[in-house]
Amino acid sequence: MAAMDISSVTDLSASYDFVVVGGGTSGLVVASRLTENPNVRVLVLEAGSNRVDDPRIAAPGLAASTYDDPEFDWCITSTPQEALNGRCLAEPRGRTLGGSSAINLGMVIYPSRTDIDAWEKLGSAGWNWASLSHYLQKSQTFTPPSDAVRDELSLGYIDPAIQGKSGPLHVSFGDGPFSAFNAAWPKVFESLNHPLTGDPMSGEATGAFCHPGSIHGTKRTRSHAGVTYYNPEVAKRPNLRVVTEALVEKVLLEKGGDGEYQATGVQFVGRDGQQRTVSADTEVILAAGAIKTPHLLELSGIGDADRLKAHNIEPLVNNPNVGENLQEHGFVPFSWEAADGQVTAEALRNPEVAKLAMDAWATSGAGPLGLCPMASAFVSLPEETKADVQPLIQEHLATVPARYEAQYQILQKMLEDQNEASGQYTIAAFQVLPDKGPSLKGVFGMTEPENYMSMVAVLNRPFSRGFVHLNSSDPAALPTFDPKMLSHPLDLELHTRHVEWLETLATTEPMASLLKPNGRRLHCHERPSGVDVARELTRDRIVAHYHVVGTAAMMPKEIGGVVDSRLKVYGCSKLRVVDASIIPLIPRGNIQTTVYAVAEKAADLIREDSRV
Ligand SMILES: Cc1cc2nc3c(=O)[nH]c(=O)nc-3n(C[C@H](O)[C@H](O)[C@H](O)COP(=O)(O)OP(=O)(O)OC[C@H]3O[C@@H](n4cnc5c(N)ncnc54)[C@H](O)[C@@H]3O)c2cc1C
Repeated sequence: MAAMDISSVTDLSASYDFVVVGGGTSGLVVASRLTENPNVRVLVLEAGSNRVDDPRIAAPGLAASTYDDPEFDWCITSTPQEALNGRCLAEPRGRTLGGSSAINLGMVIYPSRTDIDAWEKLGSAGWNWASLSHYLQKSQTFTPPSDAVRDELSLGYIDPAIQGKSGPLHVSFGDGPFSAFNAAWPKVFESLNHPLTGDPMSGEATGAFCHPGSIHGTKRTRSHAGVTYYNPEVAKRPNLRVVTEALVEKVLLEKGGDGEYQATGVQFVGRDGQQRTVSADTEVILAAGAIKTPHLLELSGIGDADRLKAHNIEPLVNNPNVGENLQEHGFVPFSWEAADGQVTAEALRNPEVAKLAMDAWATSGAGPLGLCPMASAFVSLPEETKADVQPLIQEHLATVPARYEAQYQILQKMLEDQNEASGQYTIAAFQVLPDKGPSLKGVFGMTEPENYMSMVAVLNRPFSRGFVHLNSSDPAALPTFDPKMLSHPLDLELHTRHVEWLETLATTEPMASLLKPNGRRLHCHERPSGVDVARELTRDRIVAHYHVVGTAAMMPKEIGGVVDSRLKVYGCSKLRVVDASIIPLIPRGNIQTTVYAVAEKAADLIREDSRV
């Protein structure tokens, strides 16, 4: 069944109270919350189409089939990365109703308290754990696992008191089948003296855990902004209009009586190819994501004046911070051949098995396609590397660029805090092939004939800072995306130490018995040994983790900010940013829960400020 076509631009009003740019994760949260008040009129303009009923979106297990497909993905690739021997990285971004929440891998992971408290330390009063954890809960409804699943996956850690009870986003585990790798995962870390210390949703736990997915508890369909915050009831609201296939080209700015620019509306091109404008009486709200939001600011005349002039765009608000401070996690995957008899996702390469799985999901939500098959762990640097790493920290942080000083001080403290995990490990029962990239069709293409189990190592809080900037004045052209992955020498060293530990995880029981004795390794023919080999593997295999943040950062302007603590753009009134761009420092782990919480808080700030 095709999803409702909401691309028509007929009967649009000339003005709305709020115009939201981007019908993705954050945009739909804000639009939905604002229109709870029937007197507030909101228009959402989304560049992608409405495909919420397409199984590639609705079936959680089919997410990877949307990557590098322009019907779902902006298909952004980085510039060649110097620290990665010139390799480029794919950076998928949802281009569809629901945005990246409609194509993500569905992992539900939480930041640490310290991660969020750091935002307040960087100058944004009120942005701390105490405040944001309320919104983490408000955004979701948690379905507890059955007793059998609780036992199988060691889920005794779940603290029912802190789970979301009535929010739009559904979070659940499902009934399986789960791979033996997932069940083994927490036990491996216990064997290595890294037991889980609490419920990760408390913001304090470290250790390994099987985590839930953003999946409906009984239907086993993807729970994402396009079907939760914009559910059929919300879609019926007469005061909310969502238009898909509408590419916003720029925000319209006018000089007010006080000499300051203000946003008055946007210019966009609808499905019919016609360019139109629409006015925003109260505010324009940017929710186009951490790559397209700074791009739109620049196209609108807000950014580094020289850069804008070079592209024949009149600079209206000079702020060189726009598009800078880009942070992204990278993950380094190792893949081992699975022992005979272990079931991995490669089973789905058999068309008959794939059909059975699809039928099971479509009829009752059963089977592997309705699950989030990953599990994660948060740990600090392995004890034995500490003596080696401490002098590197001193060396590489001895001199720091002034604009990053405040951030780096916080990061250094977190690095030295035993309770703050510097690394994340994640397990996935399928092969990951960075050498077949940058296209994710190659990376996740499962072209090696055997069955594999992969573990990936992530550096939670990188020091490298990249950028995204316009490439031309053509709004349809993609911006230049340069994450400068591993460009800070400390990142390479820290990440390498976490990567070195992957083989330890693979050879620890009960994991070791699930891997084929003398089976193939896709990362290296033989067990890699030594820090030099691990360093080269880190450079050669790292891929983006799809968590771009920081490009319109919420910080004082003097230290790199683009928006203030009310999320208002510096130098321009009636314009706010509510998406992942505002996150000044990337938190640990996967970030969708944080993005939902940021947008929930943003909606409350907007309501307070505009008294609606
Ligand atoms: C492939 C992938 C896998 C991920 N996996 C996970 C995971 O497992 N767990 C997790 O926690 N996080 C995950 N994430 C991260 C998380 O999903 C994102 O960080 C989050 O959804 C970003 O939300 P956002 O509102 O900032 O942007 P988005 O959700 O991307 O929304 C931006 C919207 O704006 C629209 N837009 C952009 N430009 C324009 C324009 N000019 N005009 C009109 N509309 C426009 C876009 O089409 C899009 O719909 C993943 C992300 C991706 C891409």
